[in-house]
Amino acid sequence: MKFTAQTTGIIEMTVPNGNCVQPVVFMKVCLLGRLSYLTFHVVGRVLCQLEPCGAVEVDQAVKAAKLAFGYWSKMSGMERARVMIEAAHIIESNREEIAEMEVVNNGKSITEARLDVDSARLCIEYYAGLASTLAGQHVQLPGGSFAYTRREPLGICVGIGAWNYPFQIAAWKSAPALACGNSMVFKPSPVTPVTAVMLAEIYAKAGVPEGLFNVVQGGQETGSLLCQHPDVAKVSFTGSVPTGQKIMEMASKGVKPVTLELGGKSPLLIFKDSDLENAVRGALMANFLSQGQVCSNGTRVFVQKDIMPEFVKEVVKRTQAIEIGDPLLESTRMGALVSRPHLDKVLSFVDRAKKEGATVLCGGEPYVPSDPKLRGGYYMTPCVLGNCTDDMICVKEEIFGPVMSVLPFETEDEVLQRANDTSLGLAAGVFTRDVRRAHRVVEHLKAGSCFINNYNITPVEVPFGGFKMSGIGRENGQVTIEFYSQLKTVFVEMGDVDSLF
Ligand SMILES: NC(=O)c1ccc[n+]([C@@H]2O[C@H](COP(=O)([O-])OP(=O)(O)OC[C@H]3O[C@@H](n4cnc5c(N)ncnc54)[C@H](O)[C@@H]3O)[C@@H](O)[C@H]2O)c1
Ligand SMILES: C[N+](C)(C)CCCC=O
Repeated sequence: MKFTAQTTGIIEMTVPNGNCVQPVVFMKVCLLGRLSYLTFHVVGRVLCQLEPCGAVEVDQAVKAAKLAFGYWSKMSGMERARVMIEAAHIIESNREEIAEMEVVNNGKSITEARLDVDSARLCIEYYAGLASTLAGQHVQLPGGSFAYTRREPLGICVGIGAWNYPFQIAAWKSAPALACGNSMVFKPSPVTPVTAVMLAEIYAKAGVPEGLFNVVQGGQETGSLLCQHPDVAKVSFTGSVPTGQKIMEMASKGVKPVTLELGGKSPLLIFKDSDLENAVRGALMANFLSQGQVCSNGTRVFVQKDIMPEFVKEVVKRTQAIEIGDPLLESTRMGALVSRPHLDKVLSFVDRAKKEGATVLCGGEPYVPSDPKLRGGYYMTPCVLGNCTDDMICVKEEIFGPVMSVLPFETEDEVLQRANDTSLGLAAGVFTRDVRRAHRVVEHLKAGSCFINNYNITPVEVPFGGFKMSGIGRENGQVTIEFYSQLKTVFVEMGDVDSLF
């Protein structure tokens, strides 16, 4: 199977055999299949049709992962690290090809897709570095007896991904899982099925045992089959809150641990003493990456009243200057949204905001690029909404599109109370020059990932994840090792058994 992205934006896909099932990658590609899954967001055309994996394929993938786990879990951390580093090298040398395919897969700009590929590579490198450091503890007990702990893998882990960062999510889940000695069956979103398969091919080429990282294609039925499979030890999920709740429920039947990376409606607090230039840049980073389809986006931008006019003027000017269009072009900063229904949903949020009294300061319209080949794509102009109040739908619900709501505030106490008034708690940000205020505010913000004087940066060395309904567990950082391994305690008696009987 070969996908070719051409710079013209036209995609040619060749599948040598109509229905190709590879031994490691359980990806069924059928040009005349039952489900139309893969759409080229840039031009709005269906690229190919994929058949979802059913119980048979899911079972095949789990069996392959079980076999591979037998080999992989017995290798030393150093040996696993060597293979993972090789995978990272392969990603590095194929950066452009993977990034171009991510553009086709998702619709985001090539500039951002490259950064996603880098983040995936760095994550694999980081966990390769940690693989050889996994160790237990030795505890001295009375009479020369002792105990030790072993950090062991969980077994077969399932990864289920969302469509906004397809390659990066597959790497963020598989890297810590593999470093700890687990195997993984990964299901990408049916909307963006391609680049997880590339990652599987890269791991295979790097030398992981056959079946260590498998990709199964499909939607919620395939996902449910994975979560309910008795041989699966853990589920790591990225996606919406309602699906996360279902996954937790399914996993609870087998008392399986879950990692849940869910949605957000994050606040960004801009105080009057901020460096305005940086605050404006931060607000754009908090809202318009990946066409606004980012879980951690700071979509509720609270601005201290005194600086509201200048902030709004500058933010609108910069938003209007964002270049929209062919995401394969170097100059493009905003590509296409992921699907027609999603674009319609985002636009309907803007309509409802207008009806509720918000003012559209810019954008919020469908965008038709001048290039005729892009006319069917799912583009819109990035939007800034003014005159917003906390009770509006656009301020309360996750829009998952390029729509920023700007809200005025007066005092620190007031804005903290309003910022925390949500059932979600993925991220939050504060812009101020007052270092004491910055740390005081962050201490009170109820969110898992907080930013001071920046927004939406996620170095792989630091944990990422949510408070409240935004999730459970963390991705990235050292702590994630704990979410992909378990401790075994071994007691060693050096004397006689002191029996009570
Ligand atoms: N916190 C994070 O790190 C993070 C990152 C990216 C996206 N997200 C969130 O993801 C959402 C957008 O992504 P989406 O639309 O793909 O989410 P979604 O919940 O619709 O789907 C996510 C994945 O779950 C699968 N799925 C759906 N129903 C399932 C079921 N019953 N059992 C098992 N699997 C099932 C889907 O096929 C897909 O692979 C947003 O809410 C966004 O905030 C969170
Ligand atoms: C790398 N970003 C932009 C912070 C995205 C993290 C994943 C959430 O959607």
